[in-house]
Amino acid sequence: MVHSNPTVNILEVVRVSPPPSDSVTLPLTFFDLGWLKLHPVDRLLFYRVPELTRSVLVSKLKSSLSATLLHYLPLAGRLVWNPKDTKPSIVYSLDNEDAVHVTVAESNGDLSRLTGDKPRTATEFHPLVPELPVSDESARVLAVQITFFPNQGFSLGVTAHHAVLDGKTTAMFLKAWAHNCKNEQDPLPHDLTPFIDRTVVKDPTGLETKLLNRWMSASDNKPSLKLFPSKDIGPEIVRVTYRLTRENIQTLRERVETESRTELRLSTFVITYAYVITCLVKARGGDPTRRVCIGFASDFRSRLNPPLPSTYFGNCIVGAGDFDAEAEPILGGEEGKGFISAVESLSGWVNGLCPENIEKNMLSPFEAFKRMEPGRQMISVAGSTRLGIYGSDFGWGKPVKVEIVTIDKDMSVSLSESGDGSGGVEIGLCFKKDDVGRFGSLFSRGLKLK
Ligand SMILES: CC(C)(COP(=O)(O)OP(=O)(O)OC[C@H]1O[C@@H](n2cnc3c(N)ncnc32)[C@H](O)[C@@H]1OP(=O)(O)O)[C@@H](O)C(=O)NCCC(=O)NCCSC(=O)CC(=O)O
Repeated sequence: MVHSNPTVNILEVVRVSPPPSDSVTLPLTFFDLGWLKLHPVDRLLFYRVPELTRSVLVSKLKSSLSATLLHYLPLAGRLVWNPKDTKPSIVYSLDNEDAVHVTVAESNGDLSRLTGDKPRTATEFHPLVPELPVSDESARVLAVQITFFPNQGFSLGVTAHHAVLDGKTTAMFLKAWAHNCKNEQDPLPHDLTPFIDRTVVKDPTGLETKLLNRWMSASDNKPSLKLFPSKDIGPEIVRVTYRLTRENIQTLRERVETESRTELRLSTFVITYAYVITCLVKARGGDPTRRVCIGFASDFRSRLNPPLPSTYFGNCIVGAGDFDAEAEPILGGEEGKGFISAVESLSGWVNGLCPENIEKNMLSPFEAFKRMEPGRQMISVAGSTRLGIYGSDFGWGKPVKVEIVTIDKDMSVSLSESGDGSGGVEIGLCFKKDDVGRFGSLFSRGLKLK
């Protein structure tokens, strides 16, 4: 089935609320505040279930969502920043009729093509994810879209406010929802039950106030939840999936072990991200003295002292990397050496993650983004190689494909463990159509080097 102009028809927007429960107010922590004005993260999970009917799909997803929200009450609420309050809070209240807005839609698009790896027009994915309304004083926390593809399956679009959910919290929520949909009466397992308590996050240096001051000065000293404006995505931008198999990763790892004299952290994440960085920097080419901004988020739940529970609800991520990395060591020298250099940098950044650097890492973007020249190459990561999103089985099998739609807004790299459980990694990238070939040939050539 091929449609040249697939359409997505919105059939209804329904409000799904948890069973009646007490109100919840959760103040944001400094971990959340770091992401206050960044765009939400839009994820799409595609499922192939040709025999499924729309009514069964929608009714099962709605009832299991309601049951799951009982454990994840803040997700049914709103982020609120009253001008009289020093900081925003997440508020869920029965009186406000808070609920998750669920858009139900139908598409005549071709699920196989959308879930393929080849270049697909980035804007084709936008009608499959819902928007989150945001004003100065209030923002929705989570929105969901169920899009039915008749005789093919469905997609689940999830838009998550970044000041409320990090990758770990979103993954945990999706797996909890899937568990409730698949197993109906079974209690939620401990590892999917969120730990909702903000008192465990300590702020000995007043980082929260420092972040609030910076956000206030970015909005004329008025409290505002408005997000940074997002870039418009034109029809020339395409989305492509690349893959590294477990064997590819092992070959790359062995190459580093042979060529580098230093003890390095050669995890799947370091090898994969270093490889992608190398191909991106080489594909861009240009002046070797240029600087590149390279970043990634790290989960601090287990890095704090004492650690937070692995099920802690909210953000517990901190950015790391280098705003001013030199392109030269990656671009220059013998073929293959650029990759070794990227591994050395990344390995150092990951090994250097520690609680003492949280404040520096969270405050430095404010100054760095002011001083960087326009057009600097920016490389960052969305998702990660261990979130296990492919484990979200709602009773109709695992997703056939997962995409992070919002990588087209900031040209970040989405990473995920491969859906087939084989130990490989899926890499999502968005490019101008004309740049796909250059990146693709660097990506495949680097894997053949001896
Ligand atoms: C900083 C890191 C990326 C660095 O990754 P590394 O892989 O080097 O480090 P690591 O400690 O996770 O794992 C290193 C090695 O330890 C072992 N190891 C660690 N954890 C394991 C586990 N749970 N099960 C099995 N093995 C494990 C593995 O051998 C692994 O190598 P091997 O891998 O070879 O087996 C990571 O520590 C981290 O914080 N990941 C989470 C990042 C995150 O939450 N991102 C989402 C940001 S929010 C976002 O972007 C928005 C959104 O997603 O919604």
